[in-house]
Amino acid sequence: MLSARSLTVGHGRTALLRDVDLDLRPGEIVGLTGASGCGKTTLARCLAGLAPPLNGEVLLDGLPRPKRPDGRVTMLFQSPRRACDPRLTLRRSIEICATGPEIDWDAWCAKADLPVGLLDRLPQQVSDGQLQRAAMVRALVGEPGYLLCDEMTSALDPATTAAVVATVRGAADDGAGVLFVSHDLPLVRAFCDRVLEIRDAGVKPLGTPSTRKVVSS
Ligand SMILES: Nc1ncnc2c1ncn2[C@@H]1O[C@H](COP(=O)(O)OP(=O)(O)OP(=O)(O)O)[C@@H](O)[C@H]1O
Repeated sequence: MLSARSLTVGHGRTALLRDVDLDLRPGEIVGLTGASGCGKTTLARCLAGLAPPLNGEVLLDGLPRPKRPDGRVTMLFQSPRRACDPRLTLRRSIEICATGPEIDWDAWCAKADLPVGLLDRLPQQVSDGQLQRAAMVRALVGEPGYLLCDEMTSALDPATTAAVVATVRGAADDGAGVLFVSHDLPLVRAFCDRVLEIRDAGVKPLGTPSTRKVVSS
């Protein structure tokens, strides 16, 4: 379980969120929504180990998570171009993140709805949506325990969003805990097992979709 305990996050001396307690369990998808600028990305980055907390701690299976990011918690960003090395083909970018010796390219590409023929292109030779799907494969071949998705569908068309969301659901079904940050409330309500909202500098339950199991935060 990935947990925040009395976590305060922000920038410099400015706290955005205070005393956040949050549990992300294996196999569940938790939506996180809130007004622009309220601190969703800042919180996700802290949970991923990409930024230190101002106070409190992040625990991984009950133990303080390593100070440096490791493969157990992976973050996917709104813009995959920022996270991709422009000198590497999609195939190479994915290969260097894989945990196993062999990658079943056909299976992964089918899972992410990514044409196999694009694998030997550079990032600048594919569209944003195609690159986002490749970024997702790259994150998942590392078999992370937790996947933190930050607005990863906001620049995608409905069909690509559906493909991405299905792949994320597949990762959760395989046991990953997913934090899905998004402004798209209908999508988050339909897709997530529970939804949290940033309000009054804290993280609160937004409500639980009736078709999903009830899990407390
Ligand atoms: N590196 C930084 N240094 C100082 N302030 C920052 C930094 N990054 C973000 N901020 C500020 O922190 C606040 C929260 O930013 P953050 O990106 O976490 O919000 P968000 O909820 O993800 O917003 P959005 O929904 O618009 O993506 C904003 O006011 C932003 O300007």
